[in-house]
Amino acid sequence: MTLLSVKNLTVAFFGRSGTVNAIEDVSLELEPGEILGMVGESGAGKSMTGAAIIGLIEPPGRISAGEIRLEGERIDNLPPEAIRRIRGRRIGAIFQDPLTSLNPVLTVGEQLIETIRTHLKLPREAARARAIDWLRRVGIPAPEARIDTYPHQYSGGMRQRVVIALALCAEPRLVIADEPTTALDVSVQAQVIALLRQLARETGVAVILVTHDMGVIAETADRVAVMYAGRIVEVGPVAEVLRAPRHPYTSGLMASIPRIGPRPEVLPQIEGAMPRPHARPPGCAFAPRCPHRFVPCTDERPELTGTPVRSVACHLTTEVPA
Ligand SMILES: Nc1ncnc2c1ncn2[C@@H]1O[C@H](COP(=O)(O)OP(=O)(O)OP(=O)(O)O)[C@@H](O)[C@H]1O
Repeated sequence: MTLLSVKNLTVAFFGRSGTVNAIEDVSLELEPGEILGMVGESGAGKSMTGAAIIGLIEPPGRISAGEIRLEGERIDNLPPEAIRRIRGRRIGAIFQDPLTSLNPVLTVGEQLIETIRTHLKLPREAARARAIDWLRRVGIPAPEARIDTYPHQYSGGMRQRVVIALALCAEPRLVIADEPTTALDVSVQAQVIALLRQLARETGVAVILVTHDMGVIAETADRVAVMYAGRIVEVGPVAEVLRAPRHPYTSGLMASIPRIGPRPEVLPQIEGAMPRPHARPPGCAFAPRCPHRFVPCTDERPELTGTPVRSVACHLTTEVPA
């Protein structure tokens, strides 16, 4: 069974100066154990999509259209208590800054043990043994001793490993990892990403990996969803999208990945800027920046067409330019 199904999801913010849609008409599917990368520039709607799935949209924002199903069950319209139970137990979260996920006044062990006991109903001793085991799995040295220390006694990279243990210890089916390595030193980023990928494979958890770094997606994800101005513009298996991107925005993103070569390259840039939510044009939001735009692009919004595995929202793929 499809693990996660998001259909036509719109998140709106209601303000004094009107309503803006942070994300619009977002649809995606995720199979058990799959790693889906979500990429796009700042403000594209990646975090908002993740937050909606995990039930973290708060007023003045709300889900104004669409639905989210986890293992077939609707989770977008549940009461707060029910969504809190799902969070942690069935969907884990890893955010950019480990300090927002960890409580500074509790030891790492207390936090892991509490999560394990709450969600898996294990007695204290068994929960402690499991917590030590998780610290070992995420690469914390001497976990029997470190379990009784506080988050501030860990380095940034080690703290993010603890956050990964915390997200996985209740054995969720899905983890939302939102820029999990952005706050870390470059030297430890690759290690933390490699750990996440390894644990995802070992535990069979599915992951939505939100990042603006196409290089991280290329190394980690099975499929990639490219977002632009609140919408998904292309979805596909990573190797395929890297080799043959079909949306001109994706092509621009791919061209911006630095490559290791004998000579430093000048990175091709996509000219212009992504429109703000209140200033999106009526047709394709990428049209003003698109080198290939033709007649329908400025007035008609292209629909995402294809299959849940491979699809694209671009008139070029459905109509031949005159
Ligand atoms: N409280 C809010 N009120 C109104 N609009 C908001 C609010 N929070 C976010 N938005 C809008 O929602 C859109 C999506 O933001 P989101 O944070 O999901 O983007 P992102 O792709 O994750 O970017 P980043 O990489 O910078 O985190 C943005 O256009 C942003 O301006």
